[in-house]
Amino acid sequence: MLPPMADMMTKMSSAIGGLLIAYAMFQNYFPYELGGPIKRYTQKFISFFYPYIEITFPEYHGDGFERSKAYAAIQRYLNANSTKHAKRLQANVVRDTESIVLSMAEHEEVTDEYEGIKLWWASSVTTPDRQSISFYPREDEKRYFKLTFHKRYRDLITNNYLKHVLDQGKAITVRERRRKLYTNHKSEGCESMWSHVIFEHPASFDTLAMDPRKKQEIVNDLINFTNSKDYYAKIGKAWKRGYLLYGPPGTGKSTMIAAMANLLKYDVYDLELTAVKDNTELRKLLIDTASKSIIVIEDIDCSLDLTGQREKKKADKKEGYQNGKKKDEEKDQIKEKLKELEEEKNKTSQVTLSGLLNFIDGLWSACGSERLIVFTTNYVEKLDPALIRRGRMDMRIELSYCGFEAFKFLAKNYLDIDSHELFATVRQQLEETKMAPADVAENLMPKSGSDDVETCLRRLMKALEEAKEEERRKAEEEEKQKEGEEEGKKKEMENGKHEKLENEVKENGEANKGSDEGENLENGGIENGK
Ligand SMILES: Nc1ncnc2c1ncn2[C@@H]1O[C@H](COP(=O)(O)OP(=O)(O)OP(=O)(O)O)[C@@H](O)[C@H]1O
Ligand SMILES: [Mg+2]
Repeated sequence: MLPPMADMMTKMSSAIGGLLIAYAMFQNYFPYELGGPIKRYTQKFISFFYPYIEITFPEYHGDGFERSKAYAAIQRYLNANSTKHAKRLQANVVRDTESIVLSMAEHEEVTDEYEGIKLWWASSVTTPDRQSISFYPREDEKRYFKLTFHKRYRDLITNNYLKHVLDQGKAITVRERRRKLYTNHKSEGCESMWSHVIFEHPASFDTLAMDPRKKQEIVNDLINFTNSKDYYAKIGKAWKRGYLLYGPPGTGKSTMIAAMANLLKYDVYDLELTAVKDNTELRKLLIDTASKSIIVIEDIDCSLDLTGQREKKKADKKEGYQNGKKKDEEKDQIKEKLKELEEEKNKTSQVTLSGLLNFIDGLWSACGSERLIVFTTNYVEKLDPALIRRGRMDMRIELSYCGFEAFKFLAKNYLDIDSHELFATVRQQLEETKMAPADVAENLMPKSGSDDVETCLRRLMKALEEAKEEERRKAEEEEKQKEGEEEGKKKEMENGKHEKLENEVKENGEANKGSDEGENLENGGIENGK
């Protein structure tokens, strides 16, 4: 497979060198030590006429522990590009899957072409000469790839071709890698706090029902982010981006995260804040995440009482600034504080808002790169403004109830229809009733083989009708409750007024009495003093 000339020269070189050494040693003309220099000089002599350059890429670095990234990238590149031409292949089963990947067998050679230039790749392995007994017979073997090309292309190959191979290899690795869904658990000892399963969510932006313009905007934003490594470096910002997804339950927040991960081929770290002991543990978890990943904190409003903690502190501060507090009020405050501390102690998670803010954009957040941080919530108004300010959450995306556009999208997806005579009624119903896309999708899905398009649409219409009825009933109940509350307030106010009046009368009476007594005392005092 090697160029005939190169092949011949290589063989000649080893043959001549080998012969000379063997002859010399056999004849005992030269001492054994001269074998090495002879070999070296023969190689020099041959290389003078040899027009090819060889570069080797060993599998492990010098210390033998760290696998070379270049070797791995070349392997991917060659598997994808050159194995079609190789005659001897090696089959490997990929971990976590049943799929088989073919790669070049040992001592196999393949050719590659770059800008019209022919190159030769060979996969080789050297086994040590020494006889040793090892439990792991293959551990001493050293694998490497050897690239051979004509020396006149030296610059082009070393400057451009090798970069091309490494880039392609890395891109294939990212494309083919099995992505992972991580979740954190309570730490025990020094083991990693993340455990993972293979991430196999089928969601994509193509199947996500939402306003097409808004969807395109999000997709563009994500793609722009992945291509902005240099830009982030230029402006001196860590290469990460925050998204806040908010909206009622079942509107596609979690689905959108899965679609984001599938679009960018990122891993997902689903961070369960309530399982994180404290801020230090939160930082450890952050350091333990890889690049090209999405860190997700779902239902941020429920995860921790982050908002409450801050609100309470603010209220305490405000109270603290006010002077002239009555003693028993202070006592109440102390009692409350003690209760709070007790509650805090009992709480499993001690993560604070400032800890979380540091997690998002503190100094530590810059270790690792190309990361998205996504928060989801059903109640955006409950969140502390500090948590969602621009810069922390760069993009806020509202996912809301199903509109007609989203319905049409779901109908196409679930029933494969673009229009139907019942669409007009559905449109009107959707305008009058709030229904999450999850419920619309559930109703559109055929429940049995006999369900045709009309059955599914009518089921949705019935569900919408029921939802409308439910909404009306709830509104009525709320109205009644409101009326009841207002009535109660009115009564309370009247009672309060009454009580106040009574108190005032009482206080006035006592004051009058007091002032009479005071006057008497004063008079008496003057008298005594006299
Ligand atoms: N916009 C949408 N487009 C397509 N399918 C959707 C959409 N919204 C919801 N669904 C479907 O509804 C189901 C529930 O959606 P999802 O879990 O994403 O909702 P969510 O907003 O995360 O809800 P929650 O606030 O309760 O976590 C999903 O299985 C998905 O198939
Ligand atoms: Mg969700």
